[in-house]
Amino acid sequence: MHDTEFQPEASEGALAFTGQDLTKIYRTGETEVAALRGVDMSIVAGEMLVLLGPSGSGKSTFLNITGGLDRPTSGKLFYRDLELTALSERELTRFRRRHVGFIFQFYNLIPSLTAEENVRLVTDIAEASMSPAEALALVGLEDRAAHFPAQLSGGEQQRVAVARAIAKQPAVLLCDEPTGALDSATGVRVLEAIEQVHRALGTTVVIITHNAGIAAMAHRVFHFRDGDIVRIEVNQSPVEPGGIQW
Ligand SMILES: Nc1ncnc2c1ncn2[C@@H]1O[C@H](COP(=O)(O)OP(=O)(O)OP(=O)(O)O)[C@@H](O)[C@H]1O
Repeated sequence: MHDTEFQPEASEGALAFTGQDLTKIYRTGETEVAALRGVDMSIVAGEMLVLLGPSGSGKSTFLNITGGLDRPTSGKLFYRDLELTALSERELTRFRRRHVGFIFQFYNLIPSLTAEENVRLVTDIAEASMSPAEALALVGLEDRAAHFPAQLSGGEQQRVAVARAIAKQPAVLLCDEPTGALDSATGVRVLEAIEQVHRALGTTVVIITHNAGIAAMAHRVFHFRDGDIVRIEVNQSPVEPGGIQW
């Protein structure tokens, strides 16, 4: 890996996100926590980006702000040429619904709905969505559509969550510890599903992980420490999820 800028050939370095001097201060009573301390960054459209760093270094805060779930305390954030930090709540919600899919450590599926129905919750309200069957096929679960979450393994449930996140064909997929609750073999299947979506749809993917091995599948790695990106690694030859040293 080298510390140079990643330039994917297809997009000629078109930027999905640009952030300038982003700060986030959480205030709880008298206490202030500076979760982000002046982050400058850009995320290239179509790249696979991994965020590494110690607990509390600001990764989730960064991801949530990037996806419009939260706002920085100061600084500017753009999605392409749309300034997210200038949007109203309503406009920010619209941005998020239209462009961003989220995956979290715990799958957050609705237990009383089948896999297909869980995905349909999204496809029924999204504009440019694929069918639930197509989304489940993309993550290799076409034969589990009628199963309820309790009838699926943890990895399969997470793949349903991936199908649900990508069914609306978002340009951006943000994943916070997507394999945190899974063993290595199952985690690899989930990463393969994410990689498959990345390749099939050209989705910009950002993955937070505590597993440094997962960084091998990224084009770039942002290393976080104390609320800032302290190092950017560029990986000229990302590996397939199956080749990750867990
Ligand atoms: N809602 C909140 N209110 C107050 N402080 C918060 C809140 N969310 C996060 N923090 C604090 O901000 C800092 C950064 O948290 P963040 O969750 O972004 O780190 P992280 O790198 O994702 O950590 P982890 O790897 O443990 O998930 C931490 O000190 C955390 O305690």
